[in-house]
Amino acid sequence: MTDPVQQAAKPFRPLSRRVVAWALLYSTLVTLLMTAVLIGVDYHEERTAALDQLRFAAASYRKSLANSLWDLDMAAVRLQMDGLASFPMVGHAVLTTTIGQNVHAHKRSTALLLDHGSEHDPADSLSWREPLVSPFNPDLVVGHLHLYVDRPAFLHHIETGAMRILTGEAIKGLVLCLLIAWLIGRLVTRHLSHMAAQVAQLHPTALGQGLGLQRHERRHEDELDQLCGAFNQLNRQLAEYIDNKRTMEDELRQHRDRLSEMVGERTRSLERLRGFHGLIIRVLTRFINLPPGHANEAVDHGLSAFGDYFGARRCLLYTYNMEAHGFTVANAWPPLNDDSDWKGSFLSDDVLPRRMLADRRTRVWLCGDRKSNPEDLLPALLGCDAYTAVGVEVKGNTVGLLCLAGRAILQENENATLLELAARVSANMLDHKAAQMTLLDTQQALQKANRELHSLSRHDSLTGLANRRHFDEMKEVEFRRAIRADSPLSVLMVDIDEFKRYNDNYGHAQGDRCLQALAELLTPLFNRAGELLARLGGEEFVVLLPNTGPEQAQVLAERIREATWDAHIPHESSNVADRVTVSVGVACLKHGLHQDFDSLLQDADLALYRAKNGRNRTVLAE
Ligand SMILES: Nc1nc2c(ncn2[C@@H]2O[C@H](COP(=O)(O)OP(=O)(O)OP(=O)(O)O)[C@@H](O)[C@H]2O)c(=O)[nH]1
Repeated sequence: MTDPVQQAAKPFRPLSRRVVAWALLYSTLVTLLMTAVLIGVDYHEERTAALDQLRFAAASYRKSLANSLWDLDMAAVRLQMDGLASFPMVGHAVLTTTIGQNVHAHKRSTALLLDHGSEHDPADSLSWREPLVSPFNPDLVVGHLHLYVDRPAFLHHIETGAMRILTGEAIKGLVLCLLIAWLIGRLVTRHLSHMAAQVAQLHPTALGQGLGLQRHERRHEDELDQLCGAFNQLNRQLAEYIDNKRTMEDELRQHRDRLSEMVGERTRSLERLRGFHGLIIRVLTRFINLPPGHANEAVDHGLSAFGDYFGARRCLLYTYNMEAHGFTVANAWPPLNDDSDWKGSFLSDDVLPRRMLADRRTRVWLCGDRKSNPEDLLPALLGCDAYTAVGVEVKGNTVGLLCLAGRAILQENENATLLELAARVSANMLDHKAAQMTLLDTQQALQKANRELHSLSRHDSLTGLANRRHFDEMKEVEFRRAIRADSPLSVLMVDIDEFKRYNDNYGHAQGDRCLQALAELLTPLFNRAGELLARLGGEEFVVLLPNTGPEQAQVLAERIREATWDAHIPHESSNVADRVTVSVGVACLKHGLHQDFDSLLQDADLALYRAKNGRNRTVLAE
């Protein structure tokens, strides 16, 4: 294909010139052909006319020449032959007699030809042969007359005719060419040039202007009108196409801009969401392996994170209090203190929409500010100009409120989604907190039970004194300590006198009460650190006295005996006295002698045994 740019670079040549050139060539060829044909026709006609003239001349002299020959009048023959030669178209006349004589006559122009050696051919097509017969016998031929056309004259005729034809055809062709050139210039190329100039001024950005031809109004359309119409139609379609394209490009640009904005918004939103997720993870991570008693601290931390994130002045987590018909602050950021400038620690149905309390299954979303709704009491209660509160739901029930004081976040905006997420996390935090509280309660109950169990396992259920197990634990401890520290250690063995008789006399239950009374009596006597009063079983008591030497031990043993005596617990069946009495055996650690506590206890037991001899006595082991 030819490059249009290269085409445009070619030199300009008007279309009319090419048409005229081709028309001229064609006209010349046609003229030549026509001339040749016409010359041929002319030649034939001229030849026929020339032969007619030869025949006419021969006919005119045939009889007289035959008579002259018959008479052998050669002078007359010659004269007549000259006459024949003077005929317009006769160039050469030859008379041939039967006896072999020839008489020639010719014009001067023909003579020139003959002088140059040209011989007439008897069979020449431009000749006429006429036999001459005797005047008396028509069957007797006396000679032949040959007439030849005057060739120069004949050719001159032909030439003249040819020139006339050629000139006429040439003029006709030329005039036709000029006419065609003029018509093409006027009817076609002028308009084409005009159209080309108009098209050259067209631009894709200004296609509205169509093509117009500077022609008179006509009844019929021609190819130029069709070309103009087709171009204008193409122009309109192109303009529409470009308009549509521009509109589509504008729409596309708007879509692209909108898309880019949306992508930007989405990216920012995702960034915010990611940041918020990080925050939630940090908040919830604190609840993993949370030490007991730190749940409130973790919830407070969560609220401070939410408050910071949403730019609130304070962030509160309320829980629904069914008995009080309102919401009570469970956690707050910053922490509540007595001199807080707000009173919103409890939100009752006076300040909250009634539907919240009536139907706690409705999604709760409260948002307001002092300016837009002066009748709203919450801003004043919360000590701020604006607030947002979102219901904290558990299984579709509103169990609490997450309240941002100082920020009014619309339900539709992006923060609202995050705030609802925060509300869900708050529900989770409350859940964790409740679980930990339950766990803490359970732990405390368990500890208490353990303590009780521990106490039970180490105390006598009847008297509340330390039991044998406890005594056994402590005796070893104190014994090792005394050995280590080389310090004194004493043991008192206390036994109620005649207790069998007491039981028998007052009954076993009263015996128990007697044991309890004695325990109460003795307990205040041994409240120094390390001292231990225990009931070993039955009516037998033992006292462990660390850092106590024999004298002090004896004093204490005597105090037991005296205190019992002074208590006046009646014992009518006793052989010792009218009251309950006790015997006490005292043993003190002898370093190097006692290898274990049991040997010391054994000494105390022996001393008691000795004290029983007489009873109501105290005896120190030897
Ligand atoms: N009520 C009551 N009696 C007990 C309890 N444990 C042991 N006894 C009684 O205490 C009595 C102890 O008697 P004995 O060891 O024979 O000694 P006693 O009668 O006190 O005589 P002496 O010790 O020799 O003065 C027995 O009758 C036991 O049944 C108890 O927990 N409650």
